[in-house]
Amino acid sequence: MTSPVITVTHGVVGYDGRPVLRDVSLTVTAGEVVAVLGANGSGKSTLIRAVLGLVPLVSGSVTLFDHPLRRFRQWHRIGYVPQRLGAGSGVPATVREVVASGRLARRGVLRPPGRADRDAVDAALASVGLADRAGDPVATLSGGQQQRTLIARALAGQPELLVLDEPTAGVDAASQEAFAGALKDFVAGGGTVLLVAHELGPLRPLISRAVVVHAGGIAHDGAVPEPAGHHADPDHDHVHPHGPDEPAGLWSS
Ligand SMILES: Nc1ncnc2c1ncn2[C@@H]1O[C@H](COP(=O)(O)OP(=O)(O)OP(=O)(O)O)[C@@H](O)[C@H]1O
Repeated sequence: MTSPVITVTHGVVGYDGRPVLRDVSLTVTAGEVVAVLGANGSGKSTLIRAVLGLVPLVSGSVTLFDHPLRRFRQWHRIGYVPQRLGAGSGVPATVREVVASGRLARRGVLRPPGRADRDAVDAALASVGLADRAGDPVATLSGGQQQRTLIARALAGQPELLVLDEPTAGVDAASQEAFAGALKDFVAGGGTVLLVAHELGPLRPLISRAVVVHAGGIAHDGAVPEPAGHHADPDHDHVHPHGPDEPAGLWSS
């Protein structure tokens, strides 16, 4: 279980000529569950977007499953849940339809869904605890349930790597627990996870490594830091209240 899934080597990433990540190197190997932590605006989302080729590197390199990013074509091996999509709000799709769209990269748009597609969608819905809501319009679900729908959509593609940007931010406790259960199953099946999180909550026991982004680099790469101060409060509901000037400790967010 040591094959590299993600390798970032001396990555430099910025927007409009302003560097956000100045020199980042990171390796994620098969079976790891790596949490990316750091203050607001430190560049956590930028890091995972660069890993997926959604923002270009100014310099340095990224490889995915041992392929240089620019030559990587096996996107069905990766499931991505971006930050706060507001899944389906205003879209009259059902939960099942949104989750089924996660199969498209695997089956192609032109081939009708088959048994394997339906089974994968059913399994993904069950794993996030939404089987009973499959026929409901996503717009009628709570924010946490909509987030779970997006996670099920990523799982339905049966990826080897899941990349998640703040999957539990502002999500109700039941949805957090459901998500932790789904992630546990995914990891037990050999999956690899890279996720951005402010609060690990019920995910904490699943995290094998924490990477803290600070001042354009990686300030810590290793054990999950202990939550500090009010972050240790299990009821602490963190939805980005801090300004960018707050001093960054290992767990500041
Ligand atoms: N598309 C963009 N264009 C220009 N600047 C951007 C863009 N996306 C992010 N930034 C800036 O880059 C910096 C890092 O943003 P990023 O979203 O990666 O941080 P983050 O650590 O994920 O923050 P948060 O915890 O608030 O989600 C911030 O200063 C942000 O304003």
